[in-house]
Amino acid sequence: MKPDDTKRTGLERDDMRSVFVRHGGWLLLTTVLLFTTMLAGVGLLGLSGGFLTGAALAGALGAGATFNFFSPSAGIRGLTMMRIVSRYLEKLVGHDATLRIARDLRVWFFRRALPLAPARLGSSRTGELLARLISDISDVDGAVVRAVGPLLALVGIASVAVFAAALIHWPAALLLVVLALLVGLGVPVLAVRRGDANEALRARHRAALRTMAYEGLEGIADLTALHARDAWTLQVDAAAAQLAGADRRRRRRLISGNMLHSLLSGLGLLGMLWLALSAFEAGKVEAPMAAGLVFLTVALLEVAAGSSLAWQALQSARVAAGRLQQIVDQAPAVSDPAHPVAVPTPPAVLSFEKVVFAWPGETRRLLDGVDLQLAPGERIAIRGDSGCGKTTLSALMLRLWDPEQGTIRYGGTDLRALLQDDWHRQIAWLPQGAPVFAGSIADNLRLGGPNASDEAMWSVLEQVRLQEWARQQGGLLAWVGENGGTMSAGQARRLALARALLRNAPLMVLDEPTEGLDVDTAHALLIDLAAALGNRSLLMITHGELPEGVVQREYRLHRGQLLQLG
Ligand SMILES: Nc1ncnc2c1ncn2[C@@H]1O[C@H](COP(=O)(O)OP(=O)(O)OP(=O)(O)O)[C@@H](O)[C@H]1O
Repeated sequence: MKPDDTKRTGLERDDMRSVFVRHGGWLLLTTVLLFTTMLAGVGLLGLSGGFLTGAALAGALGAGATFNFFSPSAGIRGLTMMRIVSRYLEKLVGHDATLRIARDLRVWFFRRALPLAPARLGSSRTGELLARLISDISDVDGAVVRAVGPLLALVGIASVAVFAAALIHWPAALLLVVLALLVGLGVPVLAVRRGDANEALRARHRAALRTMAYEGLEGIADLTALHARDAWTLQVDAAAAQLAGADRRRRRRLISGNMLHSLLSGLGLLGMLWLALSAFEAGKVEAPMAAGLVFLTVALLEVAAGSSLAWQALQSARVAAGRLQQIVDQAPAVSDPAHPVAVPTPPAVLSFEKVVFAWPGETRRLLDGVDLQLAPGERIAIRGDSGCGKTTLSALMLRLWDPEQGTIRYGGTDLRALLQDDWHRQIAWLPQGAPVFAGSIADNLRLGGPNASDEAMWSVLEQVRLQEWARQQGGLLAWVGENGGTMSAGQARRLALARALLRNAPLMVLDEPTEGLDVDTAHALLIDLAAALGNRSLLMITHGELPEGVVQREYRLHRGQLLQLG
């Protein structure tokens, strides 16, 4: 099933748990292998202890000839092999399952988070999102293999050990129950108690450090020019120190838990020694069995030593899962209708009808009863003071947000009745600050037209007057660097415009298409653009002067109202 099918059919739940359920078989196998490895270890120590004691006693009593060496030594060899093989398989299967879960969790997070962009994700810093995508997911992906699996296996081992001890001497079984509860549950729970707050703090510090490092690298040129690099480095150091502090507190908890574990283990072992000796002296238990009880206790305590780490891993996973859930649980700013209708067949009229809009939490109405009609093939420009709401108007047209009042229609159909994906296919959008992606010229252009031929790409490059530059770079496969690092601002803008032009959509929304260009190039480009658009409609946001004939009408957005100019 493709990822999107899940959403469409609704047959499968699309939550974090479903990712683990999908790999349930492998996780179960890992837990069984963990259990087998532990069981082999405990059995090995118990059996060898009993065997050595029995052999020593047989020697001392001169009964060496009748002592059965063969069965226990075969058992020891068997258990040794079993432990080696199951540990190898456990690592193999466990790592494989963890990597698959990490992959699926990232895909799940992307799938759930992407519909929130840009409206909801816009308020999260990129570094913060990266921290969640990488660090939090790596805390969650091993939740079963590092935490739940070992703890379940430990419960299994403790049960088997208690059962075996009960067969030999029931008070010893009782002591094992108490010990298992103390070292497997009591101590680790005490160690992680009230650790949630530190885990949450640690995750926040980790995200802060990543954000600072990311933003520092992104803005290194500005920081250098402003002589602000040292100050920035100091801030990064402070963030790193805070993270190290939280890490230290986490380690200290673990060490305290381990110390308590060792103390209780010593006491428990002494108790078992006393119980076993008393039972032997009272003739209730034979010497090898008494020794077996002591070694069984040693083995169980050794296995339980990892429980604090497992509990801590569980705690980290829980906190990290909460952070991921926090992002994906946000309600999208706009959602698809339960019963969508088909997009009216273009060409059709786009109309704003008494549209009112204020940003959430703001009282100022940026759009206060906007009426606008854009007929097929019509080209209009919208002007206005900086911050008056021009880009906001285009965001509503793209249905990144819905109007508070009023309606936007296409061919008479309210945009809210359409599927967002269907509607976006009707629009080619050039936003302010459109990015140039790391890749070749062709890679960037194909984002606008995935199946575009080389000819089509050269043709749009010519329209935006980048043909010559592209040839000088070596053609469509020339690398443009991250964020268009090898291009001037004007060239980057034109490449983004070419990408929008390649998109064969009936509506074009261009926000400051000629930003960064000299007046002559900008005018020539706009004239070519108008000719190239054919029967496509254009809504252009601009501050600059437009040559005659580029648009048929111009508006000014002022105090929430659209006023026609000229
Ligand atoms: N996502 C957002 N959340 C809250 N407020 C926003 C958001 N985007 C824009 N604004 C606010 O809305 C107002 C209008 O912004 P908008 O980008 O629409 O202006 P504009 O007319 O396009 O400006 P410019 O010509 O400078 O690009 C500004 O005050 C801005 O702070």
